[in-house]
Amino acid sequence: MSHFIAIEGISRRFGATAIFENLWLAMARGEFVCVIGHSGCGKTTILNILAGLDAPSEGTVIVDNKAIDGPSLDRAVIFQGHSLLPWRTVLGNVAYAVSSRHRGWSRGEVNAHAQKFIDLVGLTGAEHKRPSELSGGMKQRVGIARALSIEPKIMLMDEPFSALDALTRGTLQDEVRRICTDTGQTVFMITHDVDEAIYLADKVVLMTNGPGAVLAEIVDNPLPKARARHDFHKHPLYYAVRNHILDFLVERSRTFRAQAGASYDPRRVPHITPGLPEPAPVPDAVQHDVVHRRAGTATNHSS
Ligand SMILES: Nc1ncnc2c1ncn2[C@@H]1O[C@H](COP(=O)(O)OP(=O)(O)OP(=O)(O)O)[C@@H](O)[C@H]1O
Repeated sequence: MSHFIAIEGISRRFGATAIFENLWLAMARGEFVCVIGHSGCGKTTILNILAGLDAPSEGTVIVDNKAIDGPSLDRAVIFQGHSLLPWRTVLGNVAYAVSSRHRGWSRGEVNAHAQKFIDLVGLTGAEHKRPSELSGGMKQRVGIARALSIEPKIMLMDEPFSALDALTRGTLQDEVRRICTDTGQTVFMITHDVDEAIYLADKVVLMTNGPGAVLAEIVDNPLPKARARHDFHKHPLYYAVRNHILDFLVERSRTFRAQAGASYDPRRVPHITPGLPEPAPVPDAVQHDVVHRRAGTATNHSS
């Protein structure tokens, strides 16, 4: 089965130090994946490789059946800082991105398209303001509108909400979730916020500590796709998922490699659904494919 995004055996070394090694990860089109791991394990480096801004020391990344060999408008990046052009208005910033995507469009066509995405992120009325006149949350909305306006195949987000106050963060999470769900956007997002990951992600990828970081587990989020901020924490499996991720961050991100030992296969990272009851006994023939874990059930898949 071919995947929309296939990270195939990538490593990244700086000098003699391997930040991470032999990472394999597959993502389906329309999937929202969050990556969690301690500072320095290489999350931003992976995102930069997906963006085409950095290259792996080994391995390759395939997107839509094509190996990444540099930046592309098919992959939009939203950083923590908004990096807007300060001399341009909101409309000017978004229109600049639109015109780089659609070089043949008239100014009217470009502005109409840009306006659609300004409206989508709730900035109607602020089109003619410059970045210095905007709050942090509004600037981040412009960054999101700009990224969405080029209609990328993938959105890459590096802690996009971490610099915002809690209220603005919640509102923007809601909007990004709504937009990505409605448009079937494929998203790869880095976060340090466990609740944010559980609220937004279909899958949460857990990375061990660097250097020499690896992908330890993929947590399949058991919460329904149609979840709401006000009650997602009341889902019966919410605490199992949350505790599993926290337990990983506190303890297992450090010890995982030594404990997993030779049984760790980077090409078959275990999928975990914390809190699900133990499965029925598995016939011997497929027993090797199933791993039982304390916090739930882990099944080895290649995706
Ligand atoms: N250009 C570079 N030259 C040397 N070392 C680098 C370079 N870029 C990143 N590193 C190192 O690689 C490691 C991983 O960095 P990276 O920013 O990818 O981690 P991260 O998991 O995103 O961290 P954080 O959560 O703090 O953002 C760090 O130790 C960093 O110092």
